[in-house]
Amino acid sequence: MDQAEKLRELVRNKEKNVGDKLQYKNAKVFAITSGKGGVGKTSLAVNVAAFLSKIGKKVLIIDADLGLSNVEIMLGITPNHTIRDLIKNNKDIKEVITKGPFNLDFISGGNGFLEMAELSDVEREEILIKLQKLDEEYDVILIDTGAGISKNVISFLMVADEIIVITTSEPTSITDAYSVIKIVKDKIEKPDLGIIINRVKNIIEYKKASSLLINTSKDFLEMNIKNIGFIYEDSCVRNTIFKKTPFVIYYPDSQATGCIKYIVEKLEFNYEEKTSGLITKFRSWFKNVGR
Ligand SMILES: Nc1ncnc2c1ncn2[C@@H]1O[C@H](COP(=O)(O)OP(=O)(O)OP(=O)(O)O)[C@@H](O)[C@H]1O
Repeated sequence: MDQAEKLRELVRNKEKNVGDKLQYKNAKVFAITSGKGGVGKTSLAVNVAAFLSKIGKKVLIIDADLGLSNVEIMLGITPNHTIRDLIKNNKDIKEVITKGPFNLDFISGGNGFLEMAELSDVEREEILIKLQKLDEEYDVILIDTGAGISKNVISFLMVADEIIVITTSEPTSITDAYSVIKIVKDKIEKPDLGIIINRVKNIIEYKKASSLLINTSKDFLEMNIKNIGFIYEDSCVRNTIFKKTPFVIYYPDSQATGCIKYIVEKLEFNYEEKTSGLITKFRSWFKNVGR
């Protein structure tokens, strides 16, 4: 079965226990998702991408928040094409890549098109199959999904090697993150899942949020969820929009940049040897955090 056929089967199959995960030969594919909107998915994607690019990796960001794309705003560039052109104008995937600043490539999800939020299964499948062509071109592909749960979001999660759920320390943001995790568990066989808590004011708040996340459900501890880290509440993050530059580049010594560096290490991207033993699963993490 070739890659496209395997992907078709995977995407069509909505039930657990059937699809094995798509294996990429080259690129490591991360999908960044959340329960609530506005919790920091795009800030994370753009800055992790910029950090990886700075250390010499070939990185692509896919803005899969279809119809509400923000990556171009953070990078201060107008894309010539968007994901919409893949399906509405039958463009090839390579034609819709925008060469951004800081050696970053991205694909815009387009802005202001309701039809992008209402794609048919066939259109969605077409996008995912076309994305396969990029496997050889990049070391890392970061997919910035929309918030919440929709068919669009689930499709992109299905083709990721690892799913990163980002939440703030707000209780409702945490319970929504947990709902997303539950749905992912339901739809995807043995997903690789990691959590990031964003906009943390101090370590005490981080520990409280972690405990709440773990206490949200008894079966949480049974899940193999990686604690990837946290990001401080930091005005540098907001300034990304005004400076049109990722904060890891504009503010290399900021607290938030330190957090991104740590997160990149935890993502194990070509850091396997350096970080082996560092990866914390929630179970052991919880012991340290305490109830
Ligand atoms: N750690 C942080 N400190 C300060 N501000 C932050 C932090 N993280 C995100 N923000 C701010 O929160 C807002 C939303 O962030 P962002 O656009 O990255 O979220 P999102 O999850 O991608 O949103 P959407 O769901 O709308 O796509 C932005 O103004 C951003 O600057």
